[in-house]
Amino acid sequence: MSKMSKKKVVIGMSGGVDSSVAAWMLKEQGYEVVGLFMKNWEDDDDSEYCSTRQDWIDAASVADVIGVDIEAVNFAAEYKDRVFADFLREYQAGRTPNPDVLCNAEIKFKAFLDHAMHLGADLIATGHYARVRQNGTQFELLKALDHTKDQSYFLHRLNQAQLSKTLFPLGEIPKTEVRKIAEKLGLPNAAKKDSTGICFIGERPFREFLNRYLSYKPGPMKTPDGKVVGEHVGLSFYTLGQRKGIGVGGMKAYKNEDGSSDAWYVARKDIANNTLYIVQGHDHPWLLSSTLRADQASWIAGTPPAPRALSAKTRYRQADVACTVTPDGEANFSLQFEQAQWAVTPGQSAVLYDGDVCLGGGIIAGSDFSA
Ligand SMILES: Nc1ncnc2c1ncn2[C@@H]1O[C@H](COP(=O)(O)OP(=O)(O)OP(=O)(O)O)[C@@H](O)[C@H]1O
Repeated sequence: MSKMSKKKVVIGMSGGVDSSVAAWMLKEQGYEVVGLFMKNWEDDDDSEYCSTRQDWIDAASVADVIGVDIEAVNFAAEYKDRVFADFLREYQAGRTPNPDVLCNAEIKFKAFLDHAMHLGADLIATGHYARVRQNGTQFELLKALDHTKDQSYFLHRLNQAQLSKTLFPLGEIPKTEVRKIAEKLGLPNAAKKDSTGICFIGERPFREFLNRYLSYKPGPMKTPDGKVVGEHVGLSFYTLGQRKGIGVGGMKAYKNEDGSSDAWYVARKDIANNTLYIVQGHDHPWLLSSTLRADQASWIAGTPPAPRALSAKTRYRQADVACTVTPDGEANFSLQFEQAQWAVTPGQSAVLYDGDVCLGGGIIAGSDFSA
């Protein structure tokens, strides 16, 4: 690329290894690179759990080492309005949302994209593991080549306008290689741990955090035969498939022949009757669904796929499973699985794939037990 035609890319630099190496790669490829660090959460009295300050220091020192400009921007108000408010509404309604999905659609690829365009960017970039491919006039979202790190699940709500402006420099290289590059370059964060979990919760105790924001109403905890076996503290505080923290430790459990007993799992929330159902045994039929319904669908191509055999993930870090999709208008669809799926959880995303191509997805509204 000649100096005259250098394209300007604004890359989200989080202070983590991935976006640091991605920024370096773009510079190597001849782009004019500017880093942008976002602050999406105002520190509260729990600053012990908040790594924002350190992350900014890391991002700024990496920018210095690789020789790119960096600036910071505060999207805490946008995050609270567009992501956190929805997160609380979903929990209050008894579902288990995935705020990282909404954060991508509303903050990283909307507020951030708008801001980058104001800075004169031609393109934006992040350190996500995914790929964008142009196919005629269409932009496709593909899984990363390193399937073990693929993050397309979280990016499935991106649209054509967003994808047409986006670069994912790490889409074709394995994570192990990214760490090696960081070490070779002597980046100050080369050994930094990967971030885990929901960004604004970080390492803090989850139930305590939710407690501050949600009203909750205790109610009965029952087994499928309708027997009351305890009391739950509020439906919002449980998720389907949850095993720990149900509080039935002392309860008489059905014993196996060898005297052992199977663990208890949260299997169903009856919102109307404020009742939590728990079952014994990982493979209890109440934990298995052969169909699901999803709403708030978002399609990468802009329109729903024709009814057909595809594959899907109903949670991140799950192998793709064979299914048939049946769209119902633009915003709803149902999936029929070839094999029943475990703990299909309302609020999580159901994301559809045709091989490596991510077609989009929706929010799981409900599922049907296989038995
Ligand atoms: N605070 C932030 N400021 C700017 N960009 C961010 C920020 N947080 C995340 N991003 C961008 O979103 C990408 C994916 O975020 P995620 O939280 O999944 O990071 P990650 O896989 O741990 O990557 P990294 O090692 O870069 O933190 C990052 O690589 C980065 O480009």
